[in-house]
Amino acid sequence: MSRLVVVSNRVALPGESAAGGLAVGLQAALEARGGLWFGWSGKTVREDSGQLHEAAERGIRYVTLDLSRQDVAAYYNGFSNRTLWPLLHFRLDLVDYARETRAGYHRVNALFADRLAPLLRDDDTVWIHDYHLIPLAALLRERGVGCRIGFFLHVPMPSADIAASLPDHARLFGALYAHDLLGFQTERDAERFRSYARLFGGATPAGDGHLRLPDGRTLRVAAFPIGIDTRRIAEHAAAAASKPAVRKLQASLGGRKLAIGVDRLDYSKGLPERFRGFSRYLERYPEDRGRLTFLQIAPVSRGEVQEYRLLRDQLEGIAGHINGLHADPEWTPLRYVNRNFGHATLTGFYRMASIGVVTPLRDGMNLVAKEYVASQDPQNPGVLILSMLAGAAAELEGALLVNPYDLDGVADAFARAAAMPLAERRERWDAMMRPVERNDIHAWCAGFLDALQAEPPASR
Ligand SMILES: O=P(O)(O)OC[C@H]1O[C@H](O[C@H]2O[C@H](CO)[C@@H](O)[C@H](O)[C@H]2O)[C@H](O)[C@@H](O)[C@@H]1O
Ligand SMILES: O=c1ccn([C@@H]2O[C@H](COP(=O)(O)OP(=O)(O)O)[C@@H](O)[C@H]2O)c(=O)[nH]1
Repeated sequence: MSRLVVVSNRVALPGESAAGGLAVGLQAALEARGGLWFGWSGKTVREDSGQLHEAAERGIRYVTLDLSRQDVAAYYNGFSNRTLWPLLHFRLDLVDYARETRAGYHRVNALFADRLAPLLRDDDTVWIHDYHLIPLAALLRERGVGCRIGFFLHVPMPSADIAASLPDHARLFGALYAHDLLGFQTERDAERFRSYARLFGGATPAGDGHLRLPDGRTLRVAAFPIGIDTRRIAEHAAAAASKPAVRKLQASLGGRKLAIGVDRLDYSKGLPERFRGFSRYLERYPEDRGRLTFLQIAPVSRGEVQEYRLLRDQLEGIAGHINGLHADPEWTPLRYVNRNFGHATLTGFYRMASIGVVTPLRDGMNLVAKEYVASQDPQNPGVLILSMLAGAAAELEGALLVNPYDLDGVADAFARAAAMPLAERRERWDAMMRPVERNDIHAWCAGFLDALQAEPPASR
């Protein structure tokens, strides 16, 4: 078996908690198979970028590189999170078109290529992840790297016209052609890429999801929906009831039902709309008032980016307003917490919650939805309210699917979930748990890597 080399911006280093689905997923995948994980150290240094660090644990060798303040500003906070992130989440209104950050993004990708190329062997399998590193494979090829390279996009692929609104889009997305396999979260994302490549990238369909590229090569484009470590999450959840944080939360509810949301504090997650949908539920179903507490966990994310800071201010205002409007002296309807929790605790919270609320405006997959399902007590499962605009909706048909912009629809879903009889809850949960068990993180990893191995190596 060839050595696996995973490359991603975010690396879950030993001893650090891995918030964010990419790091959570890759950690589980690499723990099972072993290999090299290469990426940003997460450190911002004063001097030049590029200093490498090494660590090893449980069969994983970690090689990470530091980035200078200027490079982090341009590559991560700038082009990745103020240009590509909104573009890929269908938010043209938030896209920053600054040229300087684009140059920084290409500079850092070239640095990744310079540092990674000497570590690679001819028979390695390289798997590059996400929008931070779109040009990397092409830069590795320029440096003589000939081994198989696959790419997986964790976020949505927008429609062709949205993608084409980015200046220099053909250079950026055309760089993806340097891979041997392109993976997306859902078939709809994969199809939107094929459509972009046909309309703007000089490619033609070559059957069975393949594209014929302008240079005559064929490239497979396919969906590989990411999963979770289902067994481990279910075990954590079953054992979590005795954890002090879980016991304290249970005691604090005073016999009321719990609804839970867990999201990075990100505008793609639809938190203002969710809070307003909850408020609409309390207005339209006054008989439910005082019977349910909604806990929203939202650790601060990308706090140096202006749009994220504004969102934080906005949410504090909305949360205060909702509680001011609906709270009683002995009941606070909305608890809003900016702390990060480990999975050992989080799974206990999920299991205690009668309702899981996952209503992003757009999401590549959303692992929280799958973790909520895997954490339930099979004898008495909760109900998942899920946005039809999350990648997870393609698999979790047993959820109450909602349009996250439709506040009345979200309000109705809260009411329906709170009143749902046990038989229907079990039926819906069974239908969701089957794909969550079948398409777990190990199946995702094996599925992508087998498909990459099956592609004939590109003749270069
Ligand atoms: O690394 P950060 O900037 O702190 O952000 C965390 C991660 O957010 C995004 O996660 C995506 O990947 C998940 C797993 O496939 C998926 O379920 C979710 O829908 C996506 O939003 C981002 O794509 C990652 O690169 C970040 O590490
Ligand atoms: O306090 C928290 C909040 C989130 N997460 C984890 O972060 C990941 C979020 O992944 P998801 O795919 O839902 O969204 P992303 O943040 O990657 O966009 C999930 O595994 C969560 O359990 C966590 O460990 N602690």
